[in-house]
Amino acid sequence: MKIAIVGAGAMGSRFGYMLHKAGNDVVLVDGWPQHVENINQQGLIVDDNGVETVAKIPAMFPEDCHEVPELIILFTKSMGLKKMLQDIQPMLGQNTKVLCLLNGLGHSETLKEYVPAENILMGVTLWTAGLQGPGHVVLSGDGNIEIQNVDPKSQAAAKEVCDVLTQAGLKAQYSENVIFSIWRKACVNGTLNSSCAILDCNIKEFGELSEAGSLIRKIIQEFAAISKTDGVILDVEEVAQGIEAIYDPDQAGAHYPSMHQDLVQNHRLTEIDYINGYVARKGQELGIATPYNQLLTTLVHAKEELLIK
Ligand SMILES: NC(=O)C1=CN([C@@H]2O[C@H](COP(=O)(O)OP(=O)(O)OC[C@H]3O[C@@H](n4cnc5c(N)ncnc54)[C@H](OP(=O)(O)O)[C@@H]3O)[C@@H](O)[C@H]2O)C=CC1
Ligand SMILES: CC(C)(CO)C(=O)C(=O)O
Repeated sequence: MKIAIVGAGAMGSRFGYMLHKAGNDVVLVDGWPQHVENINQQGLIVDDNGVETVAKIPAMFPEDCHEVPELIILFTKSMGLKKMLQDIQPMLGQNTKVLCLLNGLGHSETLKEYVPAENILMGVTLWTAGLQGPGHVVLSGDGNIEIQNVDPKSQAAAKEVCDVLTQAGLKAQYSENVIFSIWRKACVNGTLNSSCAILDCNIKEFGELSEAGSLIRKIIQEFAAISKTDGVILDVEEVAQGIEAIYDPDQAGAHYPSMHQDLVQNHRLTEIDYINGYVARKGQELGIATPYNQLLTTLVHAKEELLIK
């Protein structure tokens, strides 16, 4: 399949590499000059669970990419999604499917402004990745993907995309209720990403804290109160136990969540306003108390102020 990975940072590089290795025609589209230059000059360097390989995948800036792929996989950061969708308009053919796998809440509304509903596929992933530097991605652990079409007419297309991803080892499943999955994944990020970024630890270290169990349940309760107003019923205990299962280093335990990578490792702005900040904002609008999410949002913004000069 002809696939453009749009936003080819850590996760985009993982997906691009695995899809390229499986024989798909992949291009990496990104706005970071040093990253694009390194990939084109030396190839994408991949540390694949301790084994280093080099993948020769073309990389381009959004404004230079005019070919129309069959599938676009979006992996920008939440803050960059709108601008990227504006920049890639020439790549959107009549039948180009656009799959959004970003963490966070509210993205399908943004996509609908730029992509016809019948071409939008929404999803979530538990794969992880990190960048060692521009053009150098580090892969570890296991993962999976859930995908669903926004328009009921496009179910066959969503299932075809699941097959292509699964053939590349990315373990994609068709979801009958992706909005539920997006909320459930937002709970993973709302507990682990902000906490690990504030505490400067990885997922396993966080899970070993004596207060971890009680803290994640308090945060999830607030997510559940807001998701209910969106028609999504979350079982707090089920979600909490799902999060506790990924403390295992064979799952995501050794991983520093993407918010830790952004803030602590790279001194970059975070996606907090699309995760805990989204819940805190909706809580304020709807008159629902969300003190834990409000505090986490405030602390992450405070740490942004301290670390980003
Ligand atoms: N990393 C992970 O393990 C996981 C991440 N996710 C989600 O996937 C999405 C993409 O995340 P992720 O791949 O981690 O994002 P990255 O930060 O690795 O890449 C996103 C974009 O940020 C820019 N960028 C990244 N690092 C630098 C840098 N040092 N200097 C300049 N620009 C940089 C690049 O584009 P540009 O310059 O154009 O902004 C890049 O495309 C997010 O929504 C994230 O929450 C989901 C599951 C796991
Ligand atoms: C791996 C995981 C689930 C950690 O919260 C993630 O989505 C991230 O790093 O952003």
